[in-house]
Amino acid sequence: MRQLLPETELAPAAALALLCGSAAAVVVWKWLSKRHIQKKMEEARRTRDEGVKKMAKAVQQFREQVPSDKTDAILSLPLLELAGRLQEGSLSPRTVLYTYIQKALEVTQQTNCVQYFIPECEEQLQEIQQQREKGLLYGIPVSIKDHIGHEGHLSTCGLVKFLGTPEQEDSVLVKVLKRQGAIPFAKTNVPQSLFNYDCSNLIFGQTLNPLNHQKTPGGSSGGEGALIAGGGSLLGIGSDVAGSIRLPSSFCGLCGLKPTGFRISKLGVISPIAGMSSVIGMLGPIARDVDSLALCMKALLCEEMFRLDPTVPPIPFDEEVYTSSKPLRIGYYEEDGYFQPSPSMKRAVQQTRKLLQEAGHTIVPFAPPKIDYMVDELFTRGIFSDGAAHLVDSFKGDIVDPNLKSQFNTYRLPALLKRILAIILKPIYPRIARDLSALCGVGSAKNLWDQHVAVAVG
Ligand SMILES: CCCCCCCC/C=C\CCCCCCCC(=O)NCCS(=O)(=O)O
Repeated sequence: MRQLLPETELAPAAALALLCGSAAAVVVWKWLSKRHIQKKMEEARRTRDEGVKKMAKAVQQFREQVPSDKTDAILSLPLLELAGRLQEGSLSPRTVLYTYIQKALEVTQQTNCVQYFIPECEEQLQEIQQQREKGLLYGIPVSIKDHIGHEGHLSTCGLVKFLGTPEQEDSVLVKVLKRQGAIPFAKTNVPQSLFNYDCSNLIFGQTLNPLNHQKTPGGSSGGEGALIAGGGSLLGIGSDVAGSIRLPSSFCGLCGLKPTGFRISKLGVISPIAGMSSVIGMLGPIARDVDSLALCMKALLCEEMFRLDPTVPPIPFDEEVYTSSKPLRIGYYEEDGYFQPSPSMKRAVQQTRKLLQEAGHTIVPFAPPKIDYMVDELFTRGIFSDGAAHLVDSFKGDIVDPNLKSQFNTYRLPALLKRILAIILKPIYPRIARDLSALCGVGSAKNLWDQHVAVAVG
């Protein structure tokens, strides 16, 4: 053996120097990459701040031309009334737009809910004057969640990897909104990766709940929740695979709808888990009342959407069902047997049940079937069917937000370790054990197909 080794032996001092040198190189390399990431983040924030200043200036110029004492009256109009006033011409789209931008500037200063304002909204104002017919959302300012593509703007998911390349084209959703006369004017903040129920990322920071700054607005459509609840927008588009429209709506006292899967086109919308198809995420509206959600759905489910994305089933909004006063048979539950509702949630369900009964509907209590299996095996294992590999990959070249750290560290544990921990924790923390097992994913393409069948047939 000795004969095989090189003749010159490394002196201990030289070995130590080599070791220290390597360690120092690693430290410097890490520091440099962190600095590089921080520079990208700073640049994104600088662009955001410049945009905010430009918008504030545009509002100021508008106010110099059109001083108004009607601001509060406009801001307090429900969407349907505002839409009516715009249609009949008693309010101008420009006045409404600048009134909302002014309020949005104020709300984002307090809650940090807007990532970018969209200066092209001025062009859209001109555009809607040229449209032959006034669309259903004629002149309505609409805010959109960060990852919904708008030409010339970044879609980031709060991740550094998506900084740098602005969208080349509007997403189908934005095209349809514009076709219906809406004016997208702001992109709103999200948690890093969209996989969190808070609303913070290291690029744009933490969004606060306008109703109580000590609280989160929820996530992942938290910027939408905060902006709308603060009064800076009256219609926003969020997205939801596991509560991301429903939670911010609930935390901010708003109404939100996660439509059925595939109902709205997601072309031009980015996601760190784009190939995941076991649980279907959807875009959907957030607003102050249910009628606003219905108007938005009516506007989106139109020929233009079906033409631009033929994978969307061409089924328009069913006005007859929505406006019918025929008694319905409605199922409900107060507890699903898995997640514990807060007392206020239970109370809201009870009050709704009572109101529906008084309106003549038949109310039937039911228990969601096989709930543990549904949540652990179909939902959690479905979302993480790749063992969280894509999600973890999307953090490459990034710094993990402290709010997400424990979650992220769990995702990236090797599958074997997750399995061993699941076995150890099972007797004391059975739920965490089942989560850890689900986070291992499905293991093979064969199992993935089986899981898709299980999702389809229950
Ligand atoms: C000690 C830490 C234990 C961590 C256990 C982790 C268990 C994880 C189980 C479930 C977490 C699921 C979180 C999913 C959040 C998704 C929110 C959402 O709906 N995002 C929208 C994504 S969309 O693509 O835009 O629809």
